[in-house]
Amino acid sequence: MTAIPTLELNDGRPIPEIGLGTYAMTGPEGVESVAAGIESGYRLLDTAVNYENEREVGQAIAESPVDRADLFVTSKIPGRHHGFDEAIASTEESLARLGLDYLDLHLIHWPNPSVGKYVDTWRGLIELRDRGLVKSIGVSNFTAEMLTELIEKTGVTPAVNQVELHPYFPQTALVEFHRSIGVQTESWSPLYRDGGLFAEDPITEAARAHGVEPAQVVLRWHTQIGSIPIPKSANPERQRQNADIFGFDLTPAEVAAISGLERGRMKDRDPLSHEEM
Ligand SMILES: NC(=O)C1=CN([C@@H]2O[C@H](COP(=O)(O)OP(=O)(O)OC[C@H]3O[C@@H](n4cnc5c(N)ncnc54)[C@H](OP(=O)(O)O)[C@@H]3O)[C@@H](O)[C@H]2O)C=CC1
Ligand SMILES: O=C(O)C(=O)[C@@H](O)[C@H](O)C(=O)CO
Repeated sequence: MTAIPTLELNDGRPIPEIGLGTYAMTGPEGVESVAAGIESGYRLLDTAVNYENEREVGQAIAESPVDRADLFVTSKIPGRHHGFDEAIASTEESLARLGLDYLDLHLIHWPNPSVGKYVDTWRGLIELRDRGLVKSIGVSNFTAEMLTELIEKTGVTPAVNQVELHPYFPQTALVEFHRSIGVQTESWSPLYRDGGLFAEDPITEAARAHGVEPAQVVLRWHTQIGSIPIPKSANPERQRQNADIFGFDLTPAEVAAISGLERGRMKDRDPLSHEEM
């Protein structure tokens, strides 16, 4: 397998170009799946308070032969912890569950605009970065307008915006906006949760042309459009396959054909109306 390269965030820190999603990896099997992911070469691990698996992720890290300093651990502040003080308390609790003294990246999980506290929460993240408890700070499910508001009100640009992104919902305008202001895009549900994407012609044709699996084509597409995918797999063989995407390049025509599959979100999770606590 080719090693996973890194990109540079707007705060100068490196971030791996692909990470391991951990949604639904819980219990002893969850620990095993995360451990297998680290063994397969993943260094970026994506968890969240709401996945209820920060302890499992922390246990896999503690038992891993890989140095903590070589890992890139992301977690997320849930909606019920929005607010300046609440964000700080939430992060201290995440660190305790993970058994870590810092997070590499911490995100506001959903903006929950009707609550009206994402700017205060962002100020909490800035404070956490100043205190060294979080190295890089970012957001998830934010619109261009919400990003602009954070920057105008605090002067601090998020390092990352993690959003729903896959060939059915390529978010071309948002990715371009991120690029123009120095925000790194991350793709959640990058494989559309194995919901039929792998049988699409532009994907099967590119897989045949490059001698790789459809999932590898999809993940390489993410990196070539400038986004970091965080595929979830609990299966060691698929974990290895998903990370092994840097030994081939899609042609510009293949990238365009895959982006042409656009049809919309997986479910109705428009962050202007969908809120999670
Ligand atoms: N910020 C946010 O609001 C959100 C963040 N996320 C993050 O993004 C991560 C990834 O998204 P997720 O929703 O889990 O969905 P993904 O698009 O990563 O798909 C995961 C599904 O695809 C299957 N799969 C993985 N690899 C392959 C493969 N090579 N071939 C066939 N099937 C495969 C997995 O099964 P198996 O495990 O059996 O391999 C699983 O069923 C999450 O785990 C979470 O960390 C997700 C949703 C929202
Ligand atoms: O996985 C995440 O990070 C989420 O935010 C999920 O709750 C996601 O929105 C979902 O799967 C809801 O059904």
